[in-house]
Amino acid sequence: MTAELIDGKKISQEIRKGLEKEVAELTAKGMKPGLAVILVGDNPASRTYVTSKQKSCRAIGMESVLIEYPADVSENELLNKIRELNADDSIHGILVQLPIPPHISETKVIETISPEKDVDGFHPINIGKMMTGQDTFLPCTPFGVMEMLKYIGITSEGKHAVIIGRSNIVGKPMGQLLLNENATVTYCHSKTRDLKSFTKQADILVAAVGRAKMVKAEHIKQGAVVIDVGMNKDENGKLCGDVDFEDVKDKASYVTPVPGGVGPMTITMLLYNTVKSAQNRLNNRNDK
Ligand SMILES: Nc1nc(=O)c2c([nH]1)NC[C@@H]1CN(c3ccc(C(=O)N[C@@H](CCC(=O)O)C(=O)O)cc3)C=[N+]21
Repeated sequence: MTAELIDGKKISQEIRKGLEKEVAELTAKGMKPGLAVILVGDNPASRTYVTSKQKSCRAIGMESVLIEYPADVSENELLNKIRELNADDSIHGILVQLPIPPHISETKVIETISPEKDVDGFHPINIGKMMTGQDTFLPCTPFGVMEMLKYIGITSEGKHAVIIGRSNIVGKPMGQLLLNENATVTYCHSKTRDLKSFTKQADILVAAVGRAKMVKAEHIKQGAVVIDVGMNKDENGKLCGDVDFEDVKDKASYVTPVPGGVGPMTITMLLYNTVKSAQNRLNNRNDK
């Protein structure tokens, strides 16, 4: 069997087309969706991602503001900027590009962003809502993965989903969203013994560890759906995922490529959340 590709670019395009219409409608009602991105320091990879987020916003008619600080900006200055953006009616989404320098508390930054503008879905209030199945902003990467599964018609109910990785922004919420869709979920991580014994049981395997090409054919079950969240550099400095694509492609039923898989979906769901935030704001205004 040769696996089918899950084309994140194509799925993204379709979703973004729908969003573009919503943006036009919101703009006509005086509620043009606006995203503020804060970049601290000059990590080249972060800059690339941020530029790509801005371009994607503008391509569908949204407003996008970039706020840059040198790496030695004080925590207070950053938090005050976030408070200012919380109060700014033209801004519906606030994203502080991670990682941030170690002298600034990531927890404080995330908790200072108003939950209504937390389009990353990282605020504890929004995480709590996600856990209890309430409507909220879902973290963009796992949300994008769920949309990819939906697009190819893969249901999660009763399936065994195995996640490799337990980060707060990808692994943990990924498992929660799959659980919300009635999958049986197993989390694996760096302390897991006999990783393969778990991954081989997966109907849906999500790799989110950050180790280049670590998932091989021997890790997966015949016909598994393999989702690659990794963004690594291979030995030649080329972008590659956590999955050894060439190795698994004849054993999996579906596999996501890197690039062109989960990455573009992450940005698409960020746009989605920002549009949703502007819509929420409009609804609140009309309720008053
Ligand atoms: N507050 C915050 N929110 C984030 O969502 C966030 C963050 N911080 N920090 C960094 C990570 C990383 N991330 C990516 C998004 C899209 C691609 C993406 O579009 N990748 C392209 C390739 C890009 C390339 O060629 O380098 C692809 O997979 O096809 C990658 C990585 C969002 N992140």
